[in-house]
Amino acid sequence: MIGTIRLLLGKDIRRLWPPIGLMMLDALISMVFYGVLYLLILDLMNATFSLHKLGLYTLVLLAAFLLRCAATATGYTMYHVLGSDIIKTMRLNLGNHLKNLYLGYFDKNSMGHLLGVMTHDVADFERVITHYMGDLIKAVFLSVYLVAVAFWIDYRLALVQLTFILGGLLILWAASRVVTRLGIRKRRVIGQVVSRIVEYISGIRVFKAFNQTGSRFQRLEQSFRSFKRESIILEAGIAPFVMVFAILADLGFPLVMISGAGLLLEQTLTKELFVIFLIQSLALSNVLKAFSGQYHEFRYFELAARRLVDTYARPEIGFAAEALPPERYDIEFRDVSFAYEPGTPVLKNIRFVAKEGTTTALVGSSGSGKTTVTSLIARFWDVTSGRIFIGGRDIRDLNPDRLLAKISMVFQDVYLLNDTIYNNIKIGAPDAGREEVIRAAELAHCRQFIEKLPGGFDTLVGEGGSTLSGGEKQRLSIARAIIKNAPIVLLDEATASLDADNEHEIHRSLQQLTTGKTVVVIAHRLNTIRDADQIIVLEEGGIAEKGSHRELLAGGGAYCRMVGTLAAAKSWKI
Ligand SMILES: Nc1ncnc2c1ncn2[C@@H]1O[C@H](COP(=O)(O)OP(=O)(O)OP(=O)(O)O)[C@@H](O)[C@H]1O
Repeated sequence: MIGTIRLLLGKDIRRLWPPIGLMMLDALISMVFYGVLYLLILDLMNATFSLHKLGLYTLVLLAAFLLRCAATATGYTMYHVLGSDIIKTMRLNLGNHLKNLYLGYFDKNSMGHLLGVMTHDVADFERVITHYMGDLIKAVFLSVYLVAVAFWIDYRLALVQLTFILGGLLILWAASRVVTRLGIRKRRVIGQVVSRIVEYISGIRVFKAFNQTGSRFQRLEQSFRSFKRESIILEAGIAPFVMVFAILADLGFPLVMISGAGLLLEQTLTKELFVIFLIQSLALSNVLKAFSGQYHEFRYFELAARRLVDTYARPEIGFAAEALPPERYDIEFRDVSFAYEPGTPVLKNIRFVAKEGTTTALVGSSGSGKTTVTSLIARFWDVTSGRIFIGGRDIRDLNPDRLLAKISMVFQDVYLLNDTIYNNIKIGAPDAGREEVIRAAELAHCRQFIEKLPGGFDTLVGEGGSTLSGGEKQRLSIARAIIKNAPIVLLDEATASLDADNEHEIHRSLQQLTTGKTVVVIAHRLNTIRDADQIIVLEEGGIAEKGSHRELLAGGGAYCRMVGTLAAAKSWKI
């Protein structure tokens, strides 16, 4: 466990030592009470108790009390403050780590799993680190100390006590195995519940459209029921162990009493040592009982820590040796092949150059690999073989953050934050001022519709932009890209049928975005394709044809047929 914590918190864990030291001091001072009790009993047994001693013991207890107050207050406060700070750093590191992972991690893990790690696991880990870890260390420290004292008093009674403690540890070990087994099941169900809630809420439109809200809700309800069942099973599974442990802790005292009485009768133990042992045994049983009450707080800890370690173990997008940032922004694919899953190639030997400041249109049937080409440029994934260069530098040598700073992306699925329009545009350039945001909105032809909204630029757009039309969202995402002003633009043209006005507005916004940039566009509109400097026709992951509109038309191949189909569709639309 310590190893896992060290792995997750790194050197930060050292910051916790001073408050832990204070908590141990508090634990040691708490033993003064038992010391005074021992002296008092001895005095009573030997008839040496006096008012003077009463005053002395009271003073000692008072001093111990004040010291404990100081140690506890300082230790706990420091511990919680530092613990929260360390966990905050861990959360930021985790967020940073997730940001640097390949997209495959997010594809392979359900929303429920990802949210579970980011919320439940971090919270479980945090609760133990900031609240219970100190108490656990204190309990272990006191137990070791008291057992050492026991051996110092009488090894025979100490061995009896040790047998009990080992029995208790065995029970905790068995409990932790049960908790891990049942906890994995419960975590899986929590992941399912979260996934189904997300599915239900984000798909509510589709479910309503297909009159499926009832059956979908049943799916959700069923996962709630499984969650309840697994919670009960887990609690019921752990309760007997905790109870037996608490009973064992309680039984320690009478057993030591009986064994000690035997030794007393045999006259191999003095009555003073017998008394001191009884007091030590009482103290130990109190420490163990206090810990058993908190044990259930550790039930998910190991599981949570394991999943966090597993998340940290996922490889980040690396870069061999940071090369100088490119000075040019042409893009070259040199014999690039790529597979999402080993053995299923999606791109095969792709070779093209997109010259700086020109537009390259990617066309091809659905599933031919167009989106994959743009994802590889942004390094959402790494090539399986071959190389991609930007300005002559292999993108795997560039720091991924710096690479992304040079790329603006406009996707079909626009995601807007549940924030103001202003902040949604500013995300493209966090340092931009209000004037720049307004200017970007103007260039993206969205100022007019924004100013008609009740709060203008300060209007909240709702999660995912739910309060805006498809065309408005598109234009906002273009404004975002314009303000970023990156030299490379990756664009996925909207396929959803936009009305003529919207299409015209978006087209004009895109012109503002793309002028003078190296543009790779997944093109669907005939105008965009025709105006491109270079057209790449993809077929089943390979390049079928490459050239300008004129050249490809003259070739009379796949492109020529595709243009014919597009033109026919357009005439139908008109
Ligand atoms: N994350 C992924 N994991 C596994 N396979 C994927 C993933 N993304 C895409 N694919 C597969 O890769 C192939 C190419 O997909 P891609 O999205 O690049 O095609 P596309 O030409 O952009 O299609 P469309 O025009 O329909 O968007 C498809 O067979 C697709 O199923």
